[in-house]
Amino acid sequence: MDHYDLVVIGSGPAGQKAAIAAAKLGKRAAVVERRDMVGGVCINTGTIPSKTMREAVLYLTGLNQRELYGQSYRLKNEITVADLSARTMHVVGKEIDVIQNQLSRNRVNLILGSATFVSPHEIDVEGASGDLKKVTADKVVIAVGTRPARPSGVDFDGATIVDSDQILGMDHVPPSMVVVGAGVIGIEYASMFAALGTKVTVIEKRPSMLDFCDREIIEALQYQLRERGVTFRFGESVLSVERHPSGTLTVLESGKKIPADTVLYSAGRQGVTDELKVDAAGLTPDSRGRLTVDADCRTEVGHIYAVGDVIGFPALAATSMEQGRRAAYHAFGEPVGQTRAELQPIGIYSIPEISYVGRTEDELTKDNVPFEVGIARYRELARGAIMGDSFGMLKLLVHADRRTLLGVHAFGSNATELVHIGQTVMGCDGTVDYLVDSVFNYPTLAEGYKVAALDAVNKMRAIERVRAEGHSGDLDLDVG
Ligand SMILES: Cc1cc2nc3c(=O)[nH]c(=O)nc-3n(C[C@H](O)[C@H](O)[C@H](O)COP(=O)(O)OP(=O)(O)OC[C@H]3O[C@@H](n4cnc5c(N)ncnc54)[C@H](O)[C@@H]3O)c2cc1C
Ligand SMILES: NC(=O)c1ccc[n+]([C@@H]2O[C@H](COP(=O)([O-])OP(=O)(O)OC[C@H]3O[C@@H](n4cnc5c(N)ncnc54)[C@H](O)[C@@H]3O)[C@@H](O)[C@H]2O)c1
Repeated sequence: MDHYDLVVIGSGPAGQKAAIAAAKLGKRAAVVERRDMVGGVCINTGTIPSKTMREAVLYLTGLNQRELYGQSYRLKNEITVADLSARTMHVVGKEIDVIQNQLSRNRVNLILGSATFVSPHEIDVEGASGDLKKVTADKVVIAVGTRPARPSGVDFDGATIVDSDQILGMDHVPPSMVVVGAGVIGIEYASMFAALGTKVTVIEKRPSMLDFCDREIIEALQYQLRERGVTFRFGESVLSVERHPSGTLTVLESGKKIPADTVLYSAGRQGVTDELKVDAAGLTPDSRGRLTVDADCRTEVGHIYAVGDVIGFPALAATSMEQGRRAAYHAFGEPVGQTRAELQPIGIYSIPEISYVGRTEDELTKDNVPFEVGIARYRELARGAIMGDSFGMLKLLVHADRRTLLGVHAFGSNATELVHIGQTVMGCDGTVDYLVDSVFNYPTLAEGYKVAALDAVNKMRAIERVRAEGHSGDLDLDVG
């Protein structure tokens, strides 16, 4: 039986960073992974393949060049699954290699097999051929992630009715597709398939989509997707999905039936704690397989931590990595700085992409926080014209009295990169005046920060002027 300072279960972003952080502190660490490949959902079926496919779609369809070269511009007319998967496999292979190398050069032991708890400090690892290895550890980090939620009434076959783990294995680009669930996964794939020319219908039981984002930006995204032939059915729930020889029929509770070649079911994910026998460690997952942790990612069993998607919101690769690092530092008494949850950025790789940090207009209004809005439209930025992006925008929400940034919302090319300038200014409690007085490279999209800041400041000055004129008017009246 091997003994470790730390055993991490799961080699996704959360597990990798926990193990490497422990190794950097001089601890003996191991990662248990049940797949034959490291990297988790992030590298193998989720983030990296979907983001690489998106790049391939944008490149091959020539979508982002059409403003410049005409609406018929395409790099390739018949785009096949092979065209898309070639790039995906290349990037996934490279990323797996990077992770394996990082683990081995940090002397993290990779144990392939499925982990189950025997007791709070003891773990069995069953290899693919049934061989059993026993390990013990002073500290344990659970980073087992999630799998797509699969309702019992839907017969997933991996070809015509698929979840987000299966979609990359489809053998053709379907002419039509129903996407169930307008969450981040549903909207990202709806964007990609619509760009490929698939006729997409999105079904969402809520009255709107992505309602945590800025409303104006979601309206702009919906407009762009409708322009590409996407139909939205909000406030509709799926009753069943039927598979027929000539295609699928998605039956809604309202009685509507929607025919399509393929159905993508992307209606949430479920923690994979069931096979881990967490009860043997003294833990109880919730109904969606998730574990509860404190601010240091510690479960109710003191030496066991849980990180990444298995602890629920926000369930991002970005946050998972940070939780892994923090858990390992906490486990071995290493000081770790404060996280500022309000500075957590969100990036949605729809086409066009969305990103934001901080608060939305609706949230600020609800809380009676006085704010001003400054907007820069890409069509008025030289870089926007050069890139052929006329619809993008950058929106700053500025505190009306303190002049600090309360939120940054970006839509269009490079939005997910651009947001980090605003995040940094917010992190340093910078004001809109800092942006007004800064000089940005020209021509860049970053220049949008200055344009939007000037817009906000001009509006604030207009209010001041009305106020000042109002006062002098009052004075006149008094004197008279
Ligand atoms: C389609 C899609 C797109 C996404 N896009 C983005 C994005 O653009 N940006 C972003 O930040 N996030 C994105 N995400 C979310 C991101 O992928 C996850 O937040 C991240 O992968 C979670 O990391 P994790 O380490 O918690 O778990 P995972 O990546 O799920 O890894 C868990 C690992 O644990 C292993 N495991 C499970 N049980 C056991 C066991 N009993 N024994 C041994 N090993 C076990 C699994 O095999 C797996 O390898 C996306 C997700 C999906 C599905
Ligand atoms: N860019 C990114 O950061 C990124 C990309 C993809 C995924 N992710 C992560 O993956 C996680 C899972 O994403 P998701 O989109 O699967 O889940 P989700 O829970 O965010 O969205 C699922 C949507 O499906 C709807 N829905 C559920 N059942 C339905 C039904 N029967 N009929 C119609 N609609 C139904 C829900 O109302 C919800 O809006 C998210 O938490 C997200 O953080 C992140």
